[in-house]
Amino acid sequence: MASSATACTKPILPSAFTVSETEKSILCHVSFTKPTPILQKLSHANNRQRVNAVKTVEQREASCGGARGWEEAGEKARILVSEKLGEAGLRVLREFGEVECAYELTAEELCRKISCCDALIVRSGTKVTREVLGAAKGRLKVVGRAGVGIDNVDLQAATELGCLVVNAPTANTIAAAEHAIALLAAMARNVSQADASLKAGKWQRSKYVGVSMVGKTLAVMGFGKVGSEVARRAKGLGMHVIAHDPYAPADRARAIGVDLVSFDQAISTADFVSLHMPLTPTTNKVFNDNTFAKMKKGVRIVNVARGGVIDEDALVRALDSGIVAQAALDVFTEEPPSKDSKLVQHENVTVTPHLGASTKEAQEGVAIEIAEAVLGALKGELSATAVNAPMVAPEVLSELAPYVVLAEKLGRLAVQLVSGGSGIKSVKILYRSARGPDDLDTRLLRAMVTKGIIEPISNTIVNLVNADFIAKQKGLRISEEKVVVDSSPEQPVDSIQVQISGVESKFASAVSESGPISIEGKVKFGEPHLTCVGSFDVDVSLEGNLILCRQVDQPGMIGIVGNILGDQNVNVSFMSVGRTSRRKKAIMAIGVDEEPNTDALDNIGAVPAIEEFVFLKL
Ligand SMILES: NC(=O)C1=CN([C@@H]2O[C@H](COP(=O)(O)OP(=O)(O)OC[C@H]3O[C@@H](n4cnc5c(N)ncnc54)[C@H](O)[C@@H]3O)[C@@H](O)[C@H]2O)C=CC1
Ligand SMILES: O=C(O)C(=O)COP(=O)(O)O
Repeated sequence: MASSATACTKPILPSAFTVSETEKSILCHVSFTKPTPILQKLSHANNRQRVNAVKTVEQREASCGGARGWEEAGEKARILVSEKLGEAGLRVLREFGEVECAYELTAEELCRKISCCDALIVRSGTKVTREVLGAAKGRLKVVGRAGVGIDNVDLQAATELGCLVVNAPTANTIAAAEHAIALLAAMARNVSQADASLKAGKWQRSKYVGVSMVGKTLAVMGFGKVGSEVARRAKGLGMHVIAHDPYAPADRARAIGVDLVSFDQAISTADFVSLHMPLTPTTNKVFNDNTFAKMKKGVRIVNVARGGVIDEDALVRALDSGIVAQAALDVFTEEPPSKDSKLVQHENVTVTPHLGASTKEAQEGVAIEIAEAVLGALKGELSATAVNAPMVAPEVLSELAPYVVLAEKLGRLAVQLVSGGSGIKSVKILYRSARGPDDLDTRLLRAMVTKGIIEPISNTIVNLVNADFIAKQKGLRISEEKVVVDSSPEQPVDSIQVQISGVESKFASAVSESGPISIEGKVKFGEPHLTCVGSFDVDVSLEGNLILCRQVDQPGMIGIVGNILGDQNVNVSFMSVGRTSRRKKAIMAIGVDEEPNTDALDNIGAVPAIEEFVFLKL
């Protein structure tokens, strides 16, 4: 067996094997990875370096950046709140972390501050762009949107960078619905125009004759939380309510006495149209010259959703031509809109400065909702309001916790069995379980296998948020198969097998008869165990480091290897032998607490009966 040295600061490969750059990266990386709680691994960037204590804010900002975090630095989590947040939420945050409220930051200021922050809390006024997320350089773990609409956060960039985005989707629903109704009524009765006129000393009763709402048709566009509350209230005002929402269940609409109709039907029959859909690429400027042309002449429009769903120039044209009699707008494409905006200045337009969520009650509720979501994320919990990560029910999460550890360790082991230089393209994860495929949520497990495979061979931080994206980006096809087996239904999973195909292994025995590198593990007594390597059954607890040897099955092998390790003061934590048949080939799996030095590994390699071996870090 040939010998070589690694360029790692810690020697960790047996001298028997040549070391590729990939392998060096695996081993250097692995040796610096600090164990973190399971769930923190899921949602946190892995911070690998310690940061020195710094004194002033300026010094700290200058020294921040890189994937450094509060846990590694022994500091409190740093939470930047960039827009006004209710006091109750701030109190919750302050109990946990160091909170900085800095409002009206420029993009540059935000980019500078963000590199020192573990969490950022925004409302609708802060643009969380790719630049901002990138400037965090891996430290930012969570963006909390204190409200519903997340169109001001670049979700794609956040996902790519493994940054969790959470929102507060429920606390401002009623406030927004009430504001829509307020605008509807104010518009119908010219309240704001009449108010301004009277304050200007005029008494114009005939000019401000309004229209009644009772008996009129209201089209609610977007029948979600706010839309359905608006519908409920409008029904109370005696309006006939119809709604358009391609994704809303008809029975929910029926329960409120609302007919779900097509887009065209909604806009062509309505006297009033109230917008409650999110701003997405599909809804962007969905109200434009074409759609206004289909509306009933004299229609009245309320927008408490997002300015961007309306082509504002087209709305001005529709107002001028009389197609739209009046509009009441809380939201604008650009906020604040320019002072000379024709739309804002239009005499038939009533405006408010994005006040939909601005009631005391809603703001306190939103602040608490987002504070709890952000703290949960910082603590490594999966959030029920995650926008860019799968939501996993707490009971599923606790049940899967030991399997999550197993999945990552199997991924980490499997990748170390691949010969350096051969790119990994195809990974298959096979779950054996007593439960039917639909009863087993494997998203977490897949993410952890992905993390285990990718992190050791790249600088990319992988977590539940970005696992699928990163795998795709690296050209890694991860397929899954769930096989129902006769095992305890109490256990969500009986075993997990990770197969890597189309690559060579540096430990030939790890290649199964069917071709791929294959290792399998189980959870036993709550701990992850390796139970199969290639075609060999083993049974070792997955902790510390592992030496796998293939040898001729003969007496004394355990003693020989044990003595070599003992001579170098390396403690063997467990040992297991699996064999194909008696006195033929056997695999010895040896768990070691310490890292054997090169001499120890050389000596193992020199034992004549040992045909191949590999040292693996878990
Ligand atoms: N002005 C303000 O202060 C506030 C504004 N909002 C805005 O209101 C929007 C709705 O909020 P929620 O009701 O809480 O959200 P939601 O997610 O409960 O409801 C949105 C509904 O829009 C539907 N939708 C999606 N695409 C659609 C399309 N192309 N056409 C019709 N419907 C479509 C969805 O299926 C969903 O039912 C938010 O996205 C936010 O932008 C929300 C709160 C306060
Ligand atoms: O929750 C939403 O979507 C809102 O539009 C509320 O925005 P705000 O938090 O008041 O800036």
